[in-house]
Amino acid sequence: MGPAGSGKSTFCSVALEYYRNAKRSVHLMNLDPAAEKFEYSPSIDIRDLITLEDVMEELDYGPNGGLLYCFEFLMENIDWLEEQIGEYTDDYLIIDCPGQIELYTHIPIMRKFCDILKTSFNFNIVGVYCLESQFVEDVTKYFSGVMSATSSMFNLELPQINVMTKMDLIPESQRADLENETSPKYFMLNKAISSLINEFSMVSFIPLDITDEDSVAYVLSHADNAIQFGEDEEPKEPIDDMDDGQEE
Ligand SMILES: Nc1nc2c(ncn2[C@@H]2O[C@H](COP(=O)(O)OP(=O)(O)OP(=O)(O)O)[C@@H](O)[C@H]2O)c(=O)[nH]1
Repeated sequence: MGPAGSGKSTFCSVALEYYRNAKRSVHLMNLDPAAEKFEYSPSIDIRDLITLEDVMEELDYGPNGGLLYCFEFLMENIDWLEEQIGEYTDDYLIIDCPGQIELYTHIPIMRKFCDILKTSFNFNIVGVYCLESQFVEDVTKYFSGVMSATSSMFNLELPQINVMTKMDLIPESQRADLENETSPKYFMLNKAISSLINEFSMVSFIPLDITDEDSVAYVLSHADNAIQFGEDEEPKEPIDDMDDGQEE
């Protein structure tokens, strides 16, 4: 789940490839009646039952009303769903959902769909909510993204993982900001530093909120792990040939 363009389909293809490589029996299901193309063709596709384009054309609906119509149509054609899913009830299904977040946050339709998966097919479900990392840079967007993820958790009552997508773009967008602040003679250096951070994951941060005991404990548990890891290592020999006699 997640807003339009947040990286849902990309995440689904990456997850599909990962599970396939791990020799899991896994299938992709497309639940977006307006989807255009996929890196992997889905094993189950709502577009085989109904497409948004047809609904908009034949019933003269707009995109949001049309999408709701498609989902109501799906609910009225549960036998189609049963037939499609029937083959895969012992497998993993990755379900790529539409980008209209009201389906998860306001309208009970996705909840109904999940209930059917649970009760009729005995699936265990986990929700993955994708939020673009660019949202972090704009506090109003960040708040609205977090509120949507939260209301989807409340509404669907599923175990939910919230994923911040497109993290690789953060250094690039920061570089663009940096270039507004620095003279052009530093542009090459900015680029080199941002690709160093990006490509080698040189540095990562653990979030700390000192007003939250759990957060403090979490940071300290990382510190403990690091100490223990250090203790397990053999003591390092001093590297003599690095010593060229100069004072550091
Ligand atoms: N750089 C980068 N681009 C990404 C990443 N994930 C997705 N994208 C790009 O972001 C765009 C949107 O990604 P999609 O996976 O189609 O997003 P979506 O949420 O499925 O979009 P809708 O189906 O329109 O709701 C595409 O151009 C992707 O290539 C990522 O981790 N890094």
